Amino acid sequence: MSKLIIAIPSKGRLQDNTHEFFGQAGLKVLQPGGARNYRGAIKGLETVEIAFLSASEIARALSNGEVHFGITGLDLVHENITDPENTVHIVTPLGFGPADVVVAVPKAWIDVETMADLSDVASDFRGRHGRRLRVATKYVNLTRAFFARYGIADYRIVESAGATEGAPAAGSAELIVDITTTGSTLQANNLKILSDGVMLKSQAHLVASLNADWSETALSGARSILDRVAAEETARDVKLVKAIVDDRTQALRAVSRLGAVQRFSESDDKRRVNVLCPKDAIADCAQILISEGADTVTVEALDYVFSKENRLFAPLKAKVAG
Ligand SMILES: Nc1ncnc2c1ncn2[C@@H]1O[C@H](COP(=O)(O)OP(=O)(O)OP(=O)(O)O)[C@@H](O)[C@H]1O
Ligand SMILES: O=P(O)(O)OC[C@H]1O[C@H](OP(=O)(O)OP(=O)(O)O)[C@H](O)[C@@H]1O
Ligand SMILES: [Mg+2]
Repeated sequence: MSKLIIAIPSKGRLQDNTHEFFGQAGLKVLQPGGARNYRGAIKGLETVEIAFLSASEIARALSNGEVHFGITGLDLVHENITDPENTVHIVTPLGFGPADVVVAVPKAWIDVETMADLSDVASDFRGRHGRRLRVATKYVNLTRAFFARYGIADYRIVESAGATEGAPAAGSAELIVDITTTGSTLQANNLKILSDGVMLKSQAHLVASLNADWSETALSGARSILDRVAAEETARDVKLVKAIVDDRTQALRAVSRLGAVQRFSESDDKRRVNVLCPKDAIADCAQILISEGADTVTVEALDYVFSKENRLFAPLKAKVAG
């Protein structure tokens, strides 16, 4: 029996949100040996094993198929996985860890606002200084691909593991490529983002490896996890709207235009409406039901909406079940 292995961040800014994400899906991550133990479990799911790794190690583990699922940033997926299209399957974005990978130059470069300007500077720089422009970054692969797209070849990458934004002031590079969320680190270092210099908009994703060993056990573990995740995601987007109307068929037709759907087995009462309605359309839905004869319309938040068809599992299964 080969278990489903899920890699989750053991440190850094994605760690807390990841635990919260599992918690919302009704899954409790157990780390039996305490924070120093790199293997864990999920309460009640015997066929699932947790691997605690750093966010960038997770991207690598997905790439070489050591884990089935991983939670990591899209920036790391694209930086650390050579052919993401054929190596991983993006299951779903998770709504946390937002950050942009950007090209930033010193604010003092007043004539440089775009990648085209940067391209000019790069050519001039070489002529003038007899050496190439230096770009400090840990996103070596993303930078090469992005610069190539703009036809920029006159530069050299200086690999930087941390404090990348300090490189221009320190004199170890002329510009940088790094990740930013609030922009305060760029600001503090007197750097500005080029107007077309956003290389990638990242956030945390649940990612599946296409290189992992997808045994029957692993697939059924994946189904259990994704049932809960999908159920929770759906529940977040809809509310349960209840009312007694004059004519159910007519009322349902009216609210269906808002995307509201009857979800519960028709009761004998031909006047009872039970619809799942997108949360943005709740007020309109209530208004329609009142005009269809309801005295009162009640609206309930739901914890989970499970369904037979799992929109997260089906596409994964299609890719890995060979
Ligand atoms: N403001 C931010 N700065 C950096 N990363 C962010 C930010 N916001 C979200 N992230 C995401 O968090 C990921 C992990 O970054 P973090 O610095 O927390 O990891 P880490 O534990 O230092 O990992 P590693 O040791 O592998 O570098 C990033 O790759 C990115 O996807
Ligand atoms: O736009 P901001 O909100 O200012 O965030 C961006 C900064 O945060 C990250 O560094 P981190 O704190 O992870 O340190 P590290 O470089 O040691 O990983 C990133 O590398 C930037 O330096
Ligand atoms: Mg970091």
